[in-house]
Amino acid sequence: MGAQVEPLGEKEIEERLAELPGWSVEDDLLRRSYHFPGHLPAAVMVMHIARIQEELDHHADLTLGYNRLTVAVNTHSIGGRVTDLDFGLARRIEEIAGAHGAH
Ligand SMILES: C[C@H](O)[C@H](O)[C@H]1CNC2=NC(N)=NC(=O)C2=N1
Repeated sequence: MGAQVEPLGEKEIEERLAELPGWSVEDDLLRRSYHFPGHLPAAVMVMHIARIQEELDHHADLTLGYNRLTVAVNTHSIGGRVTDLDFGLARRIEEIAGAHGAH
């Protein structure tokens, strides 16, 4: 059960974060907050992320506020560490963010 993935080391995490402005790793969670022009665009992006998550079989914690959405993810199957699965999801989310008015 679960993906055979390894936790990333500090240097590997730094290399990957350098390609993902706005994202950070803290307490073994890869995270970013997005801001939106209003509530509905933020909520629509939640649904779009949900579709991507089902496609990848990898799921973040999504916290929806009024005009803010926070994404936080690590890999449960190896005990909650940051892996390439998390960065893969983050890159996919970045690809769609602009189209939802997120910044
Ligand atoms: C059975 C299913 O593949 C696993 O439970 C998947 C689902 N989504 C997941 N999401 C995350 N973030 N970590 C996981 O280990 C994980 N495992």
